[in-house]
Amino acid sequence: MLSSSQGKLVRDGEDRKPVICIEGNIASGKTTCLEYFSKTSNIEVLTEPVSKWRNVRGHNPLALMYEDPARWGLTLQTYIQLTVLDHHLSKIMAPVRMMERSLYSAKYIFVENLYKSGKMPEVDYAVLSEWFEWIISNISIPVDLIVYLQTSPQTCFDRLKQRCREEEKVIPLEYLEALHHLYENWLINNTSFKVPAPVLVIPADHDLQKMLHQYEENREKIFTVPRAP
Ligand SMILES: Nc1ncnc2c1ncn2[C@@H]1O[C@H](COP(=O)(O)OP(=O)(O)O)[C@@H](O)[C@H]1O
Ligand SMILES: Nc1ccn([C@H]2C[C@H](O)[C@@H](COP(=O)(O)O)O2)c(=O)n1
Repeated sequence: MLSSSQGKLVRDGEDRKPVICIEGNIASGKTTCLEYFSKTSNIEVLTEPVSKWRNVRGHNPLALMYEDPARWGLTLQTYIQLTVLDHHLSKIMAPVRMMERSLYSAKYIFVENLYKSGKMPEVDYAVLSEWFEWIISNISIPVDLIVYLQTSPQTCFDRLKQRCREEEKVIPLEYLEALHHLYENWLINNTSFKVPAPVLVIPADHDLQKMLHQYEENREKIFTVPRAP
């Protein structure tokens, strides 16, 4: 249930708890990172609902989008916007929530990339943008910290091949490069869109053992994040 506070809809219920979003390119290691922290007590982890994006009432909008982005980009991104909004608004069951990506990166990275690369018609981009603007103007979507797993596109390309998700076999390196530049301009160079929370950058090209070590080193910084007002 939503109620109104200071002109915005907010989720009813318990006190605001810290929300940490893990951001990064496709196959940068977000799920692996969340899996690691999920073993910590008092933390709730929400991974992206990719299984929903691969099966909505028997349809696979993720596969359709990769097959024909101009036709299906709007369909996929509309559904992603809905499912991610649902995550943001769901009741937080532990003292801290960590979640994979956010409503913000869905728009600022993926929708933007489809449009800028000429694969999304202007009218589809306009409709998604209107939806996004309405949501962030009218609903409180609190994020207290963004953890950015910073990788090279080549690392993601190698990991993507290793993960071997059927729909993603068609992804070329150039696609990951375009997403990388959008992420860097948003979270590092601050030259594109407003960043909704402080950013902690973790270099993420390293092997798994070194990554787990870095997660431990950053644990304190991550979990003592002050709540945004
Ligand atoms: N540091 C790492 N070194 C090598 N492979 C990794 C590392 N982190 C994750 N992987 C592997 O790379 C693939 C993508 O990782 P994943 O966590 O699913 O990425 P994301 O959730 O960001 O898409 C998986 O096969 C995973 O096992
Ligand atoms: N707004 C989004 C979010 C994700 N995707 C795609 C990219 C991947 O193929 C897949 C899952 O991403 P991952 O968690 O592996 O980084 O969903 C998209 O197209 N739009």
